Amino acid sequence: MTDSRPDPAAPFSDPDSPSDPVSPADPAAAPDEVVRERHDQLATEITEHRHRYYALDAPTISDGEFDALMRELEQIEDRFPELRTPDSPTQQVGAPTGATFSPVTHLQPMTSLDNVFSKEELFAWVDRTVDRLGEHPGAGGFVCELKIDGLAVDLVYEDGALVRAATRGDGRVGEDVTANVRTIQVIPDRLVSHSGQPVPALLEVRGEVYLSLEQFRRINEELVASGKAPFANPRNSAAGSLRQKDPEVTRSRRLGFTAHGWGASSDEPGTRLELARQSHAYEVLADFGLPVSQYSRLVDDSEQVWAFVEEVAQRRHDFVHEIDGAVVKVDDRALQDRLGFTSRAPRWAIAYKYPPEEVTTKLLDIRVGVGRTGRVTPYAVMEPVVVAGSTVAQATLHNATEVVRKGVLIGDTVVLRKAGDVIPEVLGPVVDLRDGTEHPFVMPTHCPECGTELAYEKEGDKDLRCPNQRSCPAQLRERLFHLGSRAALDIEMLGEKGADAILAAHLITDEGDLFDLTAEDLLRTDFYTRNANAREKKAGTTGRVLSANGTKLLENLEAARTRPWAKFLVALSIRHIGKGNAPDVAAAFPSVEALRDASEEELAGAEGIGPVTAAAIREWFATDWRAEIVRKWQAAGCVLGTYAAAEARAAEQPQTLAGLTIVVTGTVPGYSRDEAQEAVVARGAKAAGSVSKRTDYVVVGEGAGSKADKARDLGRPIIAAEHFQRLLDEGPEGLPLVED
Ligand SMILES: NC(=O)c1ccc[n+]([C@@H]2O[C@H](COP(=O)([O-])OP(=O)(O)OC[C@H]3O[C@@H](n4cnc5c(N)ncnc54)[C@H](O)[C@@H]3O)[C@@H](O)[C@H]2O)c1
Ligand SMILES: [Zn+2]
Repeated sequence: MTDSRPDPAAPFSDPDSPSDPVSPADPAAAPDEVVRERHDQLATEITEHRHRYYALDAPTISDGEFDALMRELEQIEDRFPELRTPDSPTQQVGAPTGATFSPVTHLQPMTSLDNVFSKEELFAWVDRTVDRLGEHPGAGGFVCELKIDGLAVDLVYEDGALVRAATRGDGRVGEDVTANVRTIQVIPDRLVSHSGQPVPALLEVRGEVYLSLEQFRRINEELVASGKAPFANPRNSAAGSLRQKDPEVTRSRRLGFTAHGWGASSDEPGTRLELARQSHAYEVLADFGLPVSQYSRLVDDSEQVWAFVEEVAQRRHDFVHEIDGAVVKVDDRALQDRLGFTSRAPRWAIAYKYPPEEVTTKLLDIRVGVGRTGRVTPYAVMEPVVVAGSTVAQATLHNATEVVRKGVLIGDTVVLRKAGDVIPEVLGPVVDLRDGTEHPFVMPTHCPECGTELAYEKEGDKDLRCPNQRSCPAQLRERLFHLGSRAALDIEMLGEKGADAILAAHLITDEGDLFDLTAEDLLRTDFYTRNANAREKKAGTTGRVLSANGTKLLENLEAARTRPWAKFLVALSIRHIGKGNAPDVAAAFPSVEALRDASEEELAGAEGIGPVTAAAIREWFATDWRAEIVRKWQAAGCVLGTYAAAEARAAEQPQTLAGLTIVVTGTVPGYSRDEAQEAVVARGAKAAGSVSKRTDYVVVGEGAGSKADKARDLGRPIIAAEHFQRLLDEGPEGLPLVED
């Protein structure tokens, strides 16, 4: 590899494009020594990578990096055409075959495809094609297809029978893989026309052998289970699976196949394949029993080609196999013939390549992080690389077993994958690039943050944990950060930096002390302070004073004391309780005391709580220091209960419902269940859980069940949930009642 590679995102040279950043060929300019050397070096490197990729199925760089090398070579040759000699990699296809399989000469050469990487280049190709033809191919003149990321094979059928199958090789000579291809179920041994048209005496079919993502996962799981190294990606595993010595291994891989072209075909009268249009030929191939793509589309012009490209990009991960781009072909065979071929590709087709989702980078280190629940997670620290539009420098490795499973060593070059918005993943090492200095990761036995010995919580767990839950700085930091989040107490000034500052100054033992923080405490941090200004100094204050952050934190804490009970519930960091089920739990157990005193059976019987959550709640309250958090918070003025919180806020609300008993059932738009209850209590009403003769009003929303029926039976007045806000604001006077 070299360090002077061009930016892979940069447009490559196109001599026909006026906006080309590289100067077009200048006949007077001769390449100097430096250019010649670079050209030589690139050609050598590319040839070697091709050999590794095609013959050994063991590439050492990613496709994106390979494509960048190719583009640089093409750019040089665009400027200095004399360097574009027939032996240049830009003029060749694939790589010569190895010794494992016998060589086969294709009846007609198999070509590759030229690539474009941007909309501009794609449109320029369409314009160039129209120019070359001297006419537009017309409505439905282009056929757009998926570019399947597999490997090309050539199938020769004689009198309808499959007689030979070969890989592409260098385009002229490929490898004989007939025995293996015969094990691929979707490739017919015999072509039979379903419509009754004659099958040609000779037909050379081309298409892509691929491995579906489903099979790829299955095979890798099996390889790992039997102690073997998994494949880096479906393309390499498809190539590896096809090029097996034992056809039974190929059979077990369940390869797929899609036909996307043809070579030689017999021209005898009555047996002639209808080849007037590419798209028609697909129909004929399908009629013969060959799998063709169901995603091909005929389009009229550049804009429609682009729409296809974008649509497919959106769905890039929804297909059964991987794709690395879209292919556009001139549909009319006569026009194709007029356009012809370059030495390595048809002029009538182009591949639009999507941005690479796989890159290689150096694994600098494997470190471990400690999470909110004490889980210890190894993660990869890598040389930063750009992949799928963002810079990645770290990726989780989940647990020690996973590190072993991936087989990565510290110092390895690794394959990193980031697909769209998906979390980046280290796929595995490039074993062939090892130089012996790599070393295995050793899972630490003690917490990197507090030194406590790590342990599994229970037998069979995958994750090691730091048992020092109360004051392990890592766990406490994560809990503080979590309780400050919007889903919990919404303490804006308690972000990651704030939590770090509080811990660094040793202001608290655990989160129980949080609401006791004073301005004086905060003065011991950097984050919540600033230097006194001149005016303050004049007035006698020297050194550090509370910053806007510090003042804001104290205000935040004050306001947080009366947050809804459901929010406090999230803030407690009880396992399995989060913003999703907290409102249900809070509605079923309307105060911290009710939750604490409930038995495990009572808990497990409530909505939003299963046996696992019930056990977690019991366990939480049974831990002394945690029970103490509740006590300390209450002592500091926090209100952990729906009614209590509502009563505490009643002073701020008009008492529109004073003295009434109200039942809320079903969904009230804009309110969770506990919020609706709280809202009526804050207006002076009693929120009852069940309907009785003493109920004054029943608010019924969507999904209300037996309570609404009971209200009708008892003749209690019913108010529709849509009037809930009016009920709160104005009281029940004059509100329409639900009649039945
Ligand atoms: N990482 C490496 O070291 C390394 C080395 C060599 C090549 N490569 C990669 O291999 C690829 C280059 O290979 P290439 O020469 O096969 O060219 P290509 O992948 O750019 O395009 C040509 C191939 O596309 C395939 N194809 C898929 N769908 C098709 C469709 N609908 N119609 C027609 N053809 C279709 C055909 O097999 C055809 O041979 C690039 O992605 C390159 O990055 C990587
Ligand atoms: Zn710890």
